[in-house]
Amino acid sequence: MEANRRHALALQQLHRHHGTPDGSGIINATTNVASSDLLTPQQEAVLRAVQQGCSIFITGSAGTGKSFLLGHIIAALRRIHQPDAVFVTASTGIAACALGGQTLHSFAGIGLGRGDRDTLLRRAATSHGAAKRWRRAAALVIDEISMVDGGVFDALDYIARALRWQHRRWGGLQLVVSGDFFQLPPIKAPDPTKEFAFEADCWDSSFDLQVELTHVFRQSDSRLIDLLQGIRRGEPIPQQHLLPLLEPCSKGGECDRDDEENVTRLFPRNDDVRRVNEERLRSLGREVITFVAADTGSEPWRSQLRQGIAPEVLELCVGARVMLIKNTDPAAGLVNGSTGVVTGFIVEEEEDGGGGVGRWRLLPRVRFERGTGGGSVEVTVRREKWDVMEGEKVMARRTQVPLILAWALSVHKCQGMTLERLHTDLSRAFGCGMVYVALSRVRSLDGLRLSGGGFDPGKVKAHPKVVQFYHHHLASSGPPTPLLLPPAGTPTSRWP
Ligand SMILES: Nc1ncnc2c1ncn2[C@@H]1O[C@H](COP(=O)(O)OP(=O)(O)OP(=O)(O)O)[C@@H](O)[C@H]1O
Repeated sequence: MEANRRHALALQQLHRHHGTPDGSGIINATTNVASSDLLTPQQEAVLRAVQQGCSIFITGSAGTGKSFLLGHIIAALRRIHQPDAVFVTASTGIAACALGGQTLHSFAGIGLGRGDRDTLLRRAATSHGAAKRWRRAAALVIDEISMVDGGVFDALDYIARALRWQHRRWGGLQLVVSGDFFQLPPIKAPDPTKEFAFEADCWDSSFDLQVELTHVFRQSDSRLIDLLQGIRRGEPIPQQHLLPLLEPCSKGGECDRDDEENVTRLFPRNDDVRRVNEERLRSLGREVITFVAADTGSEPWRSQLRQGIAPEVLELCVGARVMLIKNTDPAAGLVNGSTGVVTGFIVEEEEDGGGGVGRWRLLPRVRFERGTGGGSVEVTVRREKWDVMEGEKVMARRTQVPLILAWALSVHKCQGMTLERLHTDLSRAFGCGMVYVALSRVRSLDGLRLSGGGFDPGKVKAHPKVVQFYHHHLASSGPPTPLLLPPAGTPTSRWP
């Protein structure tokens, strides 16, 4: 009851701030819109708010349809603004790919996002494409916000104001941000007081409304949903609840080869990901072609190249499952995170960059599945460059074929995915949110296989600041019914 009352109050608040398109002054959460009748009333209300120009933060546990709703929101934003003024981004390449967008860092032109806000502003301002994007943008969508730290979030607001010559929040951009802070945190936040985006100085003022979606779509078994909710909040789980559910997933012999072929392997640590991918490559029994990165520059910058995503040595063969690690052709849907299979190799003369005769190189042909729109496309994957910059100067550069093997993935790469079948070993899980992200990918326990000793409740962790953040917003009692939350900075007395 309490939650429903707050929902109604929040909708009234929304109406007071933004009016309604038909002038009736009524925003009805249950109104049906022909183009979006698959949405729940709560998702529908959020879409309406966006259509009215609100900047919104959408949160909710894994599988509550945040990305699904973003798909509807993006379509709506493209009808409201010029389609090329709506920029769709996510903190990871795979999540960006699923939405047909690009990574937030590549949109913003901030490289790896290291440095203070003026350094990042200079980087964005001197990257011709980025400055143009910032000025052209009318709306910016950011998915998987949990992996963006507060320092970067503040810097982006600063860059938006500076490059768009407008002092208003985000330089007047309409902002739609989505994510669940109980999922993976940023990899390394330089400022411990701004570990999470919600700790950014500009967080409260960035949104008209913050919304929590509460209906879980990905799973239908209520016992599994309850278990995942407990794991999400890092609560101790009684063994009598856990064992009957997860024990069957840990049993059973090795899957046969045909079965394994179609199951994504997930690991917390990259060395396990590498080991499994190498084993799978060798098991194909085909000739392996090695691509060695060409690195230039001096230390200490050169060693930073090794921390980047592009591998120093890339081994491929026909049949290898691969993932693209650069936006090579966004218009054709070939973006960071696209997955495919190597179909062959061709010899091609590569330009030397100065108009002269280049070298002959062997390059892979890959058939990529297309995330949006379906179908597949076969292309030659040419070498790309990764730079370590100091200001505007390139200090070191790696040139490599922009692919990695993708039979096994890290938990970090899979955030945002829905997987029908998953084989994971969480014995080496670390940090907050990792067990939750891995387990919440599957639709049902039938699709889950746990190896490495089964499930260890000791690995379940939620960050106290995140618990606090959600507690602050959901402080009042009452069941988790559909709820629209007021802006974080709104005095609680206005939201009884
Ligand atoms: N209104 C809806 N009707 C039917 N299915 C829905 C609806 N909303 C979401 N779904 C489905 O639920 C599943 C999970 O949705 P989605 O991936 O958008 O969740 P999410 O909240 O983004 O999850 P995560 O936090 O793990 O990224 C998807 O298969 C999606 O198609």
